[in-house]
Amino acid sequence: MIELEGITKSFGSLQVLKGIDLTIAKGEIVSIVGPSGAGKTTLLQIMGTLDRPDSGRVVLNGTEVNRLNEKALSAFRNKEIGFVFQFHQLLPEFTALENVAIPALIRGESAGNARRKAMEMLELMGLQDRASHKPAELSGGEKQRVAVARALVNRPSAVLADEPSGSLDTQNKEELHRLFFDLRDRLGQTFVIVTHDEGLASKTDRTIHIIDGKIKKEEL
Ligand SMILES: Nc1ncnc2c1ncn2[C@@H]1O[C@H](COP(=O)(O)OP(=O)(O)OP(=O)(O)O)[C@@H](O)[C@H]1O
Repeated sequence: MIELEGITKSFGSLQVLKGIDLTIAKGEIVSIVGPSGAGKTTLLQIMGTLDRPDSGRVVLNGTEVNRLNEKALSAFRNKEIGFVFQFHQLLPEFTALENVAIPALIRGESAGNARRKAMEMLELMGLQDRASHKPAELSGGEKQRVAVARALVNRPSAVLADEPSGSLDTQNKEELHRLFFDLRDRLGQTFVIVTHDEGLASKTDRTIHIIDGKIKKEEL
């Protein structure tokens, strides 16, 4: 599903990633942890094709992404990868339903189909009653669940989440974490989650520790 081979990345003279090899299977929930500045976000952005490595290979769902040109890459990204960020990044002037429908519209779905799929996703999140609300009229937890619905609307191969519960209180945080596992059980959805939350990391199938630009080897 996700294969990274020999990924390196520097910003100026700072080498952030020093050779990352990682394979993630379909339906796996993997957490990425490590100290601040370790390169977790950089790794997630490279995995999600938002940034390019200096060297190494990224293969997503059988496609070697380095080979795609910019146009093909953005279509590929819109279809194959869903993103959830710490701050929901919903568009304030659009309703919850419209926000969720946007990736489907970008993909070329008709307006009717995009709305229908968006509504299905909102129902899956238990948010059907909030479909016509704008982000300012939603609670923090609801906004983050709308962001998850938006990430899922094109049924991507993987959802990549960067500190998804970092701005939520304990109750909303736990609800969001439960939702990830529920979506994996119901849809077979793959998740890669960068987190500082030890509770979440301990529940995931696998925890990847990034230390000094490399994956820390698990003690046997
Ligand atoms: N676009 C950029 N230009 C220059 N330096 C960058 C850039 N992006 C990240 N960095 C640097 O690379 C290092 C790794 O950043 P990254 O955001 O990947 O860390 P992180 O492990 O996600 O940290 P945190 O837990 O604090 O979010 C940091 O030292 C950061 O300042």
